[in-house]
Amino acid sequence: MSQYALRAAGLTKRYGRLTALDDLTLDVPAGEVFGFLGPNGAGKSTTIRLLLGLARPTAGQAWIFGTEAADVVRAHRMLAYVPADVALWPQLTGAEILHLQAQTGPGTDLAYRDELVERFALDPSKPARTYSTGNRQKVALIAAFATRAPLLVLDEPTSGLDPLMEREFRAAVGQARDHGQTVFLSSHQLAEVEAVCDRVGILRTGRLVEVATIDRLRGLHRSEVTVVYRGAAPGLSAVPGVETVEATGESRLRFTLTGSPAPALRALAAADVTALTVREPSLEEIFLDFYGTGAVR
Ligand SMILES: Nc1ncnc2c1ncn2[C@@H]1O[C@H](COP(=O)(O)OP(=O)(O)OP(=O)(O)O)[C@@H](O)[C@H]1O
Repeated sequence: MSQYALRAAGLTKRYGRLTALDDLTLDVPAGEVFGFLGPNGAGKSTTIRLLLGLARPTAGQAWIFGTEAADVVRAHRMLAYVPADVALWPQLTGAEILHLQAQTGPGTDLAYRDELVERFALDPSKPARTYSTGNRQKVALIAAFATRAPLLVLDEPTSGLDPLMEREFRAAVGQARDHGQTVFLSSHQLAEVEAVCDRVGILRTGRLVEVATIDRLRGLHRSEVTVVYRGAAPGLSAVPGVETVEATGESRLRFTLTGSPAPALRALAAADVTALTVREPSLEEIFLDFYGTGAVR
C-alpha cells in the first residue's frame, strides 16, 4: 500500500466560469492528521467530493493509498467519510443505521462503536427523523470512527456539536491517530484544527496558499491584547512578540501579540494592570495578516 494516504496532482474543478478548485497538489502521508482549513466557499467540499469520486475533476488526478480516486469501488474500501450535511434514512433508528453502516463499510469495531455511542451521548433507539443536526452528525461520526478504515475523511464534522461533544470528537481523532489511521479533516475553525492536526493546508478561493505544521501556524497567530492599568503605563517597547502598541484611552492600551505570551506577561506584571482582554484573530484576519490584501482574488 502507498505510503501516502492521499495524493492530489494538479487537481482542478471548474463550474462554468467559476474555478472552485485550482491546481491542487498535495500529499498526505499515511498516519497523519491533516487539517484542510478555509473560509466558506474556499473549495474544501469540492476537494473532498473529488477525492471521493463524487465529482469528476476538470483537470488533474487524485489517489487514495495509490488507488485512483475515480476507482470508487477500490478506493472506498480504504476510507470512511462524514459529509458536512449528514442525511440519514428518516424511518430508521440510530441503532439500525449504525448496524446498516457496519454491514456496508470497510469493517467496524463493534465494541468501540458502543463505547462511542456512550461517549457521544447518542440515544440510538430514536428514529433518525427526530434527530437534530448535531445528532445526525454524531451518528455519522460514530459510524466512521468505529471503522478500521485507514483513511477518515471528515467534512466540517463538528459544526453541529456542542463544546462537550467537540471534546469527545477531539479525543476520537487522537484515538484514530493512535490506531495509525489517517484523518483528513476540513474545517473553518482554527481552534479545532490547532487542537487535533499535525499539519494544515490553507485553502483560499480554490487555491492552496500554505501547507504548514501547527507550530508554524501558531507563529502566524496574532492576538489582540487590551490592557487597562493604574498609574504608569506598562513598558512594552522591545518586548518580544509585542507590536503596534497604541493608547486607546486614558490608562488603556492595545497591542498585538505573536508567539509566546510569556515576555508580555512579565512586562505587564510589573505594572498595576486592572483589566486584561485577549482577542484571538479570526481565520480571515490570519489570512490577511499573512498574505496581505494582495492575496485576495
Ligand atoms: N455544483 C456546483 N455548481 C456550481 N458552483 C459550485 C458547485 N459546488 C460548489 N460550487 C462553488 O464552488 C466554490 C467552492 O465551494 P465549496 O462548497 O467547495 O466550498 P467550501 O470551502 O466547502 O465552503 P463551506 O465551508 O461553505 O462548505 C463556491 O464558490 C461554490 O459556490
